[in-house]
Amino acid sequence: TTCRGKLPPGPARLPIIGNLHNLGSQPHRSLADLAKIHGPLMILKLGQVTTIVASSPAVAKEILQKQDQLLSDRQVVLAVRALDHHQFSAAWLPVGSKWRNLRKISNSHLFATQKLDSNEELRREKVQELMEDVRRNASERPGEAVLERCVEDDVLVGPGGRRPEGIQRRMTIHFGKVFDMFGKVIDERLRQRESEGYVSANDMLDTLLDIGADQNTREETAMDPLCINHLFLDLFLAGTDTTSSTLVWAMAELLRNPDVLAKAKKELDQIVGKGNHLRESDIHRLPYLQSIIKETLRLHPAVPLLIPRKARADVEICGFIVPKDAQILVNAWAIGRDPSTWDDANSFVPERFLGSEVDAKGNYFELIPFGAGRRICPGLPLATRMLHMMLGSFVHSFDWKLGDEIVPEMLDMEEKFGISLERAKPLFVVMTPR
Ligand code: HEM
Repeated sequence: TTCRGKLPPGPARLPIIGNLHNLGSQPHRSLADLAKIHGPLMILKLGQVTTIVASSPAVAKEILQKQDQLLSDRQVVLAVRALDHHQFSAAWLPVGSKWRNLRKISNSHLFATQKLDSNEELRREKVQELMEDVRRNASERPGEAVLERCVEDDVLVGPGGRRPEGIQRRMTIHFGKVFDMFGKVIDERLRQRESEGYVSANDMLDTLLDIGADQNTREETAMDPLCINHLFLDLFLAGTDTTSSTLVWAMAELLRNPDVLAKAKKELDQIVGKGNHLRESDIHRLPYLQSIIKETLRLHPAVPLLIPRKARADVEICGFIVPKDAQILVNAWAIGRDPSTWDDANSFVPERFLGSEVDAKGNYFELIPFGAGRRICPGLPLATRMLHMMLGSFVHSFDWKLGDEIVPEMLDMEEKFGISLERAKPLFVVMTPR
């Protein structure tokens, strides 16, 4: 073609800062807008860093699958380098033996189906503890947040500032600080060990073994302590905010779409049964709950631009050259909202996934919240189980009500771009045991 050998198109640049001024506080949105003008493969200069941005399923597939041999290293940002993280971390190491070893441990010892099945009970216990906590709080300790709010806006406060009847039995959870299950399990285990002295790298590996691996792992992997330390940190960092912010987005969407919430509740009543606890083995019989999680990941991918990659050499993509050492961003957020792929792209419609074969596991490039290819999120199997269990259990165990924004249509859905894509405003939910 005529464009063979050319660099991709992109917006005009300013001296020194290049296109940094184009990004703003919501880079995933700004880049999606730029892609509407310049196309699904564009080039920018972010300060000194040549950056390629992919914004369509076809281009994402080229980068993450077809040409992944040369495009799977990471662009190491300065903050990571300063912490020496790039030498040890599964997320920042280039593709090579160290990285491969860490991935092998994750895939075969921590997140393999059989391993996850074998410690399902541990997670179920944790989810039940969480439900019990909320239930107990609902009856013993009135939610402080809801009371504060009530006093503030004077809606639910009776004459003389007295609390109206019934408020005692409700509980508000400040989901901005949501208790993420994975984090909670690790935290608890480590605290037990800490009380016995200090936490060593081997303690950390033991902790990982407790939650996901079997006893042979240490011998089989023969990891050095520094590596173990980093793997642990990596998983903790990568797994907590992402999972909890996804859960919060799912809850916000259900509160905004009461019909969807009602349908999910009905499905759980039919399949799991009132009064029974949800189990991971139930998930495959809950297609509507699954669709809700997919729809949440489509509209609110926790890592909207994936983790930046770096070109090992010049690579031709769709007739353009991606130059060696360029940073590569894949805009999973833009891809999830692209109207040429999705009908009514900005609406939360889980029904679109019923009877569809599309999953979020890196097989369908129109839905890649976990990335795809060799650097796909290794925590995907754990994250999916936890999301279904937590969301499903909350729906099954409680009736929900918005704590402050009274009408669902008024619920603020503004995003805050950061380590993970979070809600800008915390979500306040009033939970009443069913
Ligand atoms: C909803 C939850 C989660 C989302 C949306 C998510 C998303 C992602 C994404 C987009 C990437 C980059 C993939 C790429 O470059 O193609 C990634 C990498 C990674 N994730 Fe997750 N993640 C989640 C949960 C977890 C959990 C629970 C863990 C571990 C317990 C985890 C561990 C990691 C690690 C270690 C990497 C780096 C992999 C590598 O570079 O080889 N993530 N994740």
